[in-house]
Amino acid sequence: MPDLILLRHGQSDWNKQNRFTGWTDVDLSDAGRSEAEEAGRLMAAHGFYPEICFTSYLKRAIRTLWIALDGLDRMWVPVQKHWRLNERHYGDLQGLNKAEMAAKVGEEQVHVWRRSFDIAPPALKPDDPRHPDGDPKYAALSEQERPGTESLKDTIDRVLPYWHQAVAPELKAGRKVLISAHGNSLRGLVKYLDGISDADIPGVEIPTGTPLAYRLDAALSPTDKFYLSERSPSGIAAAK
Ligand SMILES: O=C(O)[C@H](O)COP(=O)(O)O
Repeated sequence: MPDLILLRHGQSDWNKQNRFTGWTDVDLSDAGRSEAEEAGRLMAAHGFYPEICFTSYLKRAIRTLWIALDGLDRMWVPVQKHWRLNERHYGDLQGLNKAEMAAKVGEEQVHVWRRSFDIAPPALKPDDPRHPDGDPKYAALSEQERPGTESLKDTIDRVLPYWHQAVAPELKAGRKVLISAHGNSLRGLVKYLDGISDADIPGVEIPTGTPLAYRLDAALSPTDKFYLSERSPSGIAAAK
């Protein structure tokens, strides 16, 4: 039985359109909703019933969590939302089509923006309507906390304090935890949990809507890791 499940949101409308999304608050596509339903079914089949859930401030992750929890008949489970679990901020690329950008600036440059560890895309100016400064979701954040762009390293630097402060204590208390978040905030967590090097993290991809399970020891080091879809449920699923 997993202790922790990391769930990247289901396909969003902008995933479908192949657009850089980042902190843009785009909803799930119909396929993304189906992926979230399947994620709930898989968790039930494996007997994984979360006792506390964490998600970002972005509706594609929140809705994925709602749909999965509905499938588990666990909509009552406590949910903590935090901006620190948001997708990596994609700066001035947000809204642009990834293939069109590759045709314009080259595949290599787009790969650097998407997968390099510490290179951030061009930053948004604070008066840009896409900048978090103008978004009420982020009104309580300090100016330094509201990014105009982020590298994966920047993303990890704001995700990990939340992991240590909010998530780790729940796992240490023995509670089953589900985190519904984003490709790059979850790549950051996976890098930390699995001790993946800066050089190797560009090769790590996390698919949408596919629950990634961890078993953890008392120090929260992984003892097992697998996608639920890749392993058949062992024994009888735990009673609801
Ligand atoms: O923000 C985005 O565009 C996606 O959620 C993640 O995109 P990536 O795979 O290009 O990092």
